[in-house]
Amino acid sequence: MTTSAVAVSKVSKVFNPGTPGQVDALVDVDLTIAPGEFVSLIGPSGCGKSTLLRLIADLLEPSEGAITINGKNARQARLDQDYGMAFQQAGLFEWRSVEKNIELPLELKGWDKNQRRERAHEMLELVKLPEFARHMPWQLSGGMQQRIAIARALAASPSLLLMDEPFGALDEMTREHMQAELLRICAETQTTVVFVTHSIPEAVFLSDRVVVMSPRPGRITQTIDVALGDDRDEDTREASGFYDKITEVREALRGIEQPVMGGVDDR
Ligand SMILES: Nc1ncnc2c1ncn2[C@@H]1O[C@H](COP(=O)(O)OP(=O)(O)OP(=O)(O)O)[C@@H](O)[C@H]1O
Repeated sequence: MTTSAVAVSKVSKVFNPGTPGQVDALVDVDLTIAPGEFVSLIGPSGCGKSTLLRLIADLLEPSEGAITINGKNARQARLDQDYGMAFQQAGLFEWRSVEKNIELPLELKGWDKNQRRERAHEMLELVKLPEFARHMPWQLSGGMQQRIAIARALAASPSLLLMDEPFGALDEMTREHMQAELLRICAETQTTVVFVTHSIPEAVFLSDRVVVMSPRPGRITQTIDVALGDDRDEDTREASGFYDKITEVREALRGIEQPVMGGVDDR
């Protein structure tokens, strides 16, 4: 039997337990992700998407339940740097050149200088920005910075990539381009991805499975298999199968109580 890439078992998360500020952020969440699978988490603001991602990354501890990454507990997986992370803000270090940003996780792993440089250049080829190695982050557009952040997240060849709205700050055209790039990179590297988004079309375009969550308390209400095929391209966005899946996800989200501020959009 193949070990799952991520196994979340009966996980609950309560913030500030026993105080007036108690928040039942997640209740009884079960989620198993196979190696190489691309899974998106979608749901209204406050339903616990980021909390679930942070629990998987061992940035938070579950109140109940257990999480394993490649069969290890989440703490060990973090120590072993089994995953890379990318967020809405690219989060590059302004005082480090592009190549030095990409080298950072390799430095932490103790790679020597030549190996690091060689790997950084391979990653720059992968994200199609080889000529920008010596540039500083502020000399790059938002989309280019985001590609560098993905290159950095993937530099140490983690088998798992955790992404929290990584394209949320990008314009629509750049965003669609980045989605296609991410799919290409993940296919080439066989990376498993857990991806948080507010966008239904983004979730449908990228994912093998879309996990729909509801707030108060946060739980998984439905999981939708997408399977648009490995040959997805820009034409896929105009195919009827794409619209059918968007409708399916939208209907799964319908009936979930929407907070006044924020929520899921159709972008
Ligand atoms: N450190 C914390 N302390 C207290 N409450 C928290 C903390 N982090 C998150 N929460 C609460 O937990 C709930 C889930 O938050 P979370 O950020 O996971 O939601 P989300 O689905 O990612 O939301 P959004 O889509 O708006 O980013 C919210 O009610 C939030 O206020």
